[in-house]
Amino acid sequence: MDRMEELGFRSETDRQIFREAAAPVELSPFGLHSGMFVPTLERQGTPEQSRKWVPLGKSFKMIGTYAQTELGHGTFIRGLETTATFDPETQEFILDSPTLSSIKYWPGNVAKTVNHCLVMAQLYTQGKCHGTHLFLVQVRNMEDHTIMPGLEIGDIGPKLGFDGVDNGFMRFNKYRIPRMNMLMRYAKVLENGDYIKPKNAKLTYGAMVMIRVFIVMDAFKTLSRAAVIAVRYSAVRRQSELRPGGEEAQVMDYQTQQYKLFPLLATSYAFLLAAEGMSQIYAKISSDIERGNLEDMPQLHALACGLKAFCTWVACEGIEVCRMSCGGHGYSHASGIPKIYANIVGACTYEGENTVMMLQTARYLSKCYIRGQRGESLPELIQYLTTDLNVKSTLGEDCSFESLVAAYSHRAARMVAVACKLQQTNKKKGMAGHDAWNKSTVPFIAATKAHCHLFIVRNFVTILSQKKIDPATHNVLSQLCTLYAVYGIVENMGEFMQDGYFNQDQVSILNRKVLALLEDIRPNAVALVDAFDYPDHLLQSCLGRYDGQVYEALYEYSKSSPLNNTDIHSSYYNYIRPMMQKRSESKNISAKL
Ligand SMILES: CCCCCCCCCC/C=C\C/C=C/C(=O)SCCNC(=O)CCNC(=O)[C@H](O)C(C)(C)COP(=O)(O)OP(=O)(O)OC[C@H]1O[C@@H](n2cnc3c(N)ncnc32)[C@H](O)[C@@H]1OP(=O)(O)O
Ligand SMILES: Cc1cc2nc3c(=O)[nH]c(=O)nc-3n(C[C@H](O)[C@H](O)[C@H](O)COP(=O)(O)OP(=O)(O)OC[C@H]3O[C@@H](n4cnc5c(N)ncnc54)[C@H](O)[C@@H]3O)c2cc1C
Repeated sequence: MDRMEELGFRSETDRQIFREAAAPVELSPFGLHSGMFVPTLERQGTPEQSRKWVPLGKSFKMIGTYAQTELGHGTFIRGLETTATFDPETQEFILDSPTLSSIKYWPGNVAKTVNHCLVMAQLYTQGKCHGTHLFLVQVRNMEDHTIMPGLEIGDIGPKLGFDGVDNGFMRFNKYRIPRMNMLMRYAKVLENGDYIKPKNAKLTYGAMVMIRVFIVMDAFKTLSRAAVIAVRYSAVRRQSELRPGGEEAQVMDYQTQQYKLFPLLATSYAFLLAAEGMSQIYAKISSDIERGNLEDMPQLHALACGLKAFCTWVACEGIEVCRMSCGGHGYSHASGIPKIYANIVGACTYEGENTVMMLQTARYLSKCYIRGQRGESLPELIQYLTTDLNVKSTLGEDCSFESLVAAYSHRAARMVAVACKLQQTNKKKGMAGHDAWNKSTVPFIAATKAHCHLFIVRNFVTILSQKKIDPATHNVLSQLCTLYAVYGIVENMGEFMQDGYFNQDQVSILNRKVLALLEDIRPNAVALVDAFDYPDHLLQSCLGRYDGQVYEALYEYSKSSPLNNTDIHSSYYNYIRPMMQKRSESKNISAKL
């Protein structure tokens, strides 16, 4: 903290980048404190509550996390069972875990690190339930860090990754907190127990929207780091003869290796720009919301859900491709890639399980489609839904940005229409609304992925057409943008061709273009990963070192393995030697027989 003050880091983004650089391999045990707990106090507390608690949080006098998920519920927030019952006699809320399934389970850093939590609980006052609300709860003694009486707290045990985060469980037994510990910016409970409801019940969910926006940037960071490691290693690694009798080739010169890695390099750039675009949209709409203008809240929620799900799914798949493209050494922790994967793959689940998040976006698209069919105006990002689906592609050899964006718009508009028509057909067959929805959710997921893909392609093209970039850089970035878009079409050709949007010649053009772009990008591939400027300390990779001294680094890494601390391991004396002695004795016995 003091070091960040000395360095003058004021913005939370800069502080987060510094924290990651300081602790690159394991996630910080304070990530949730800084990324979720403090910002939620700022955004969901009254001005008085913020003035009181935010300085304590920012100075780490109070260390907190966000405790919402329970053993029995994570996705379905309205189904959470923890209760907060107002007691007007004592002006307190009584927090309780009434059932086994109501035990808070998963909250990060709750096991051993934090002394406070923001707890999501069902609010009861005057005998009535008003739904889930957030409460600031002290969970450990500020003097000796012991667990407060009335609480049971512990660690949930080993996980796939996230080893730097002590995810825990927490059980309340009639635990009392002051009335003023309910975050009351939007909803209130008065001294007499009267409940003042918020303008929109989902304002309480604002912290999740904010983190989903951050996670889009995390998807970029993790995929780009894996791409840096894999591309640099592919430049160093020589294997097999490309030309019979010639020297062993750089594996980066195999077309298959380029087809694995260069689209992921292009995706990394696309996701960086998408994360920046998403952050700008979030900043604008969240400030409108804080001023009481909730008009664009559904659009923000839908975009944040969709991009969080789309980008984490693609990033995790891409990181695995990067790992496998490094052969055996990719499977070693020496590569740094397994840790990258293990720490980000949870993002497909936390802050909203990806399928559920995609369905939130799908629900929004379904409503917009109906509005579009009625001729109502639509937000700019959704206006493509009224695209004339009878139009065919004008794509030519140049694969222009305009023709590519038109293709993605057509694909998304067509797929949303297909899903919506299935939903409407289900209703006409007499299905209840929720069944008609559920029986069309598979095509809605596909349509929503197409919607997110369009956002990312269009955003990339827009930035290249608007930003002043020197010609040489613009040329290389245009190659990456074209590769990202053309590769996405080639890999999903069925969705683009289903209604004959492309003709056979155009399909051939696209298949030729994606291979030609690999050759165009090959000379700049290493420079394009170096441009991310990740220091070796951050990558923690023997394969992705800037100096390319891979084998020296692997040898040193291996020698440092703890198993090498002794020549003969104790397992020889405890198990191997007794087993061998027993075998030889039994052999002597059989020989005598
Ligand atoms: C620079 C600093 C960087 C710091 C980075 C730090 C990063 C730290 C790393 C984080 C790592 C781990 C932390 C993890 C934390 C967690 O996981 S916290 C728990 C997260 N849990 C969830 O996300 C639960 C997901 N479930 C939900 O969001 C909702 O329950 C769901 C939306 C799925 C459904 O809710 P329902 O109440 O059933 O709502 P529904 O009927 O579907 O919709 C009703 C209506 O409400 C609208 N809606 C729903 N949610 C929101 C929202 N958040 N905002 C706005 N509107 C919302 C929905 O669209 C519907 O609207 P409609 O008009 O009726 O269609
Ligand atoms: C690494 C990690 C860190 C976490 N940190 C925190 C934390 O700090 N604080 C916190 O409160 N929580 C935390 N969580 C919990 C996390 O928020 C939940 O796990 C997440 O919200 C998913 O909810 P769930 O576990 O109930 O999954 P479920 O919703 O039970 O998912 C199971 C399956 O059901 C499907 N499903 C569920 N609902 C629907 C639906 N309506 N339609 C279609 N399919 C559906 C899902 O798609 C999924 O395939 C963390 C989780 C992880 C993995």
